[in-house]
Amino acid sequence: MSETIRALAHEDAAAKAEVLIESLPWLKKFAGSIMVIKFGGNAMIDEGLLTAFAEDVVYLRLVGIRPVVVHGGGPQITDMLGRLGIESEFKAGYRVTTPEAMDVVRMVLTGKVNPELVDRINTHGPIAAGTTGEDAGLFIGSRRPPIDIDGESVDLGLVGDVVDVRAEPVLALLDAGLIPVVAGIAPDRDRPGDSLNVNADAAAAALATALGAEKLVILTDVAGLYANWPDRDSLVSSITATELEAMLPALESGMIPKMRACLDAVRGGVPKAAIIDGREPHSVLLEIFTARGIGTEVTA
Ligand SMILES: Nc1ncnc2c1ncn2[C@@H]1O[C@H](COP(=O)(O)OP(=O)(O)O)[C@@H](O)[C@H]1O
Ligand SMILES: CC(=O)N[C@@H](CCC(=O)OP(=O)(O)O)C(=O)O
Repeated sequence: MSETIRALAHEDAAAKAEVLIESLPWLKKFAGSIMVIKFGGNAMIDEGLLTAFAEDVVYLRLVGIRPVVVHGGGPQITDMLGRLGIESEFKAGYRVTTPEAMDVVRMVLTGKVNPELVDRINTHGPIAAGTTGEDAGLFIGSRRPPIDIDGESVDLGLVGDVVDVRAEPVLALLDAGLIPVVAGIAPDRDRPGDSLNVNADAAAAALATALGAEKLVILTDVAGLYANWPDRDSLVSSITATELEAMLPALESGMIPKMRACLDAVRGGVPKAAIIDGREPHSVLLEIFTARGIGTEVTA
């Protein structure tokens, strides 16, 4: 080996060691703590991102953190509804959910998206277990009353909010050393036998709060929250709950449930919530194990 090659190899090894050692304070800080990670349906469409996400949660679990995955599946639901000739309509970031659409939401989330994510994680060993808000009474849902959009009352149909969480089933999976993978569907407390479509960001926030999670991490398809959307120079790296609350009424579409979820989690006692770019492979590891973090961080 020439001197130059040897010097380069040495530099490369030193840089790798530096990356590894940068994670040490976070490994100490987060050992044993619960992190709720929301994985959106958009990121699942890309094979490479799905594989990288599975690697990240397995990594977290193997270094002693207790990850809980809550997944969405909006694009997959829209695709299946389209194949059945049913059009999708969103209002204020929520799907207007008819009883017919609800059947499809449940079928796609629990019958397709959830097992696919579980399978992907389990390529690393038998460590992921799929569940839904309907299993073992995990969630109790309540139908969302009509919302006000520009002075007009809009009924979202079978869209629900999680009003209570029985965390025991997820804690039991964690105690068994497993990674719970949760689909956000909730039984309707007022109509036994009916299920409600819960936005996955909101489901993740409710679960993070009930579990006393150390962090809620929400992956999305932008770099984070932009103060003046779509001005790309207005990315917010850190925001307090009070500042976010003031900003919420001006937000648009998909960012509404996401930022509402962060606010609810932080107000519910979760120390930090982060919105990160799920288009970047291994964004979860970068967020948790680097000093800078990435995306937008919401603090109390
Ligand atoms: N202020 C904002 N900052 C960032 N993104 C915003 C903002 N307002 C609206 N958006 C839109 O919200 C989208 C994210 O919401 P959504 O598509 O529902 O995400 P996901 O599929 O990850 O749940 C972004 O791709 C962007 O188009
Ligand atoms: C009420 C509501 O809008 N529910 C969402 C649930 C899935 C979801 O949240 O998926 P993403 O995270 O991939 O957007 C929906 O029906 O699309």
